[in-house]
Amino acid sequence: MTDQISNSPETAETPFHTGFVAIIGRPNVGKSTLMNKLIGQKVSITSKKAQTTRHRINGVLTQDNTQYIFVDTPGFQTKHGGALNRVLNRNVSQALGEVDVVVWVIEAMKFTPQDEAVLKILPRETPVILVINKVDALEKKNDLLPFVQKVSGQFNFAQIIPVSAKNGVQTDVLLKEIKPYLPENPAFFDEDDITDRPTRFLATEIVREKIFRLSGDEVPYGCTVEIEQFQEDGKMYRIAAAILVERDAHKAMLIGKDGERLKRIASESRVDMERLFGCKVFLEVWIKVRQGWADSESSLRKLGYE
Ligand SMILES: Nc1nc2c(ncn2[C@@H]2O[C@H](COP(=O)(O)OP(=O)(O)OP(=O)(O)O)[C@@H](O)[C@H]2O)c(=O)[nH]1
Repeated sequence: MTDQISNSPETAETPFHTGFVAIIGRPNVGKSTLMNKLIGQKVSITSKKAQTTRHRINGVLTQDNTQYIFVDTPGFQTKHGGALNRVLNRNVSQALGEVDVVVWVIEAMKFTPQDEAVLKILPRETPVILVINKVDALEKKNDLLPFVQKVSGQFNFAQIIPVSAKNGVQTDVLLKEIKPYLPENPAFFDEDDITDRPTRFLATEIVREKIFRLSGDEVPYGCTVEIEQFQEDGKMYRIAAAILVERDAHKAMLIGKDGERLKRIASESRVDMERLFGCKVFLEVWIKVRQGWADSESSLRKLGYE
């Protein structure tokens, strides 16, 4: 395993952003074509879907200090329009509220009853970017503007971007527009990794990120996180994470005055995990002093640093 936490002290000046993007829309508007264009070869992640409860990770793109994690949302995975209408309900709306940005794809000059159905379940609290696809197929380019004006009145869109997914026209603009909505987070996936990392690993990354963020310059050298328990218990995850440090002084520093710092590390980690995994998380975090662990070969192996 490579050490790839992104907001380590060396890179603290250039914050990294990682977040979840749902591409939605009725069948045949070009969602898959768009995603293929956006993430290129990396789309092969689809062969091994990461398990989060509500979303499946479809593809990951890492560029310019940003990691875009594209997810499938239940209700938009079907090729059958009838089924789409049946499943468009409040659950879908809720699931959409859990990503950082929703990209809604429609087709230029077409606004069908199925598009209307999607419009009705757009989340209110999450930014929605409207993508008008297939502009290359327009017979009269002048028709586009009145169409854009008409749809723009339907919802408070964060942006409206005409694209041709097939020809890759304006797809880079779309990425630029998504970027500001992704929160400051370390990368959840290795840059060149096209397969997903286990949920467990994501859990360690979240705790590590909180340690770095809440310890500022004091962050103890050689501190690492080990997940000691990761259990699904009904609809919740029970997770126990140990922070390994080298000295008692480091332990005291991470615990903080009256245990405040450790409490914050744990509670902020839990909130992020619940958001990422889409379910309740019971999280215990404690600190262990493991003198000289960094020199011990078996410890290193156990922690995946080989
Ligand atoms: N002319 C044109 N055709 C496009 C464009 N993007 C997609 N298409 C075509 O539209 C059709 C549907 O594209 P998909 O990417 O499969 O659409 P989808 O929304 O993923 O469809 P479902 O999987 O059914 O939900 C395909 O024949 C694509 O080649 C575009 O920008 N221009």
